[in-house]
Amino acid sequence: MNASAVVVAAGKGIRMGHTVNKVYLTIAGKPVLYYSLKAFDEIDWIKEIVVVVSKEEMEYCQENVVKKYIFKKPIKLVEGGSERQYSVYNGITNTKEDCEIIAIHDGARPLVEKETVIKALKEAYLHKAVALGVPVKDTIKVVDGKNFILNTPDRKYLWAIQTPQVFERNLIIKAHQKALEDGFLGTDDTVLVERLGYKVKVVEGDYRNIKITTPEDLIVAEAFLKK
Ligand SMILES: Nc1ccn([C@@H]2O[C@H](COP(=O)(O)OP(=O)(O)OP(=O)(O)O)[C@@H](O)[C@H]2O)c(=O)n1
Ligand SMILES: C[C@](O)(CO)[C@H](O)COP(=O)(O)O
Repeated sequence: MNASAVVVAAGKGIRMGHTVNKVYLTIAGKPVLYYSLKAFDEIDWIKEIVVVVSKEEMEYCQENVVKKYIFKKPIKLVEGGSERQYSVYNGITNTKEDCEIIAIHDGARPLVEKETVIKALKEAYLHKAVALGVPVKDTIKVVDGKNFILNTPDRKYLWAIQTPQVFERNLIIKAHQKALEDGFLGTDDTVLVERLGYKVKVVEGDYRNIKITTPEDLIVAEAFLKK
């Protein structure tokens, strides 16, 4: 398999409330982004890693992540956009044209494991579009604008979606271009493929693959890493 990884790290980390972008905060002495790249770096099928960073942080990332740690794969830094979706688009269009499969991952998900990524890559080869996810543990309610419950979806059909999300290269580029044309902004990449009428397979991931979003997530991530 000839695959590329696109890791998006160009956010602002506003919910973290820190002056430094959360992907450069450290867990057990190393930046969050280092861990998010590591699983991909260890997989033979992945031939390159494209990291999407903000223009202002390009040099910082190069010095403090790419050069500082040893990666086996070529790492290319490209500029991000004002929304995650635009950052992803810049990443996927900067992958090598001969790659068949692209794995898109949040730089803010440092606990993803190599075996889980391999499982997603294999499924993407079969189904063209997959997302990692885990069954939700809570009961989910749909509420109105005043917080009154409208309905309670059956939990057995509800999954919390994570990254990586893995796609055939041509399909995900087409899906992003269509979303751009339509002015559609989604909160993940599979929704753009769903809009094209394709079936997306959810592959069971791991509850530990959390997204570092608010300060307590760093404590949880460090505890998982120490295990
Ligand atoms: N314009 C953006 C926004 C987000 N991301 C990346 O997308 C991932 C998931 O986004 P999120 O957790 O929302 O990160 P931030 O946008 O940084 O966080 P916040 O919404 O709290 O500002 C992160 O790795 C983030 O760096 C990105 O590359 N470009
Ligand atoms: C793509 C994603 O990680 C799926 O869970 C998530 O939607 C991105 O996070 P955001 O907070 O919506 O940017």
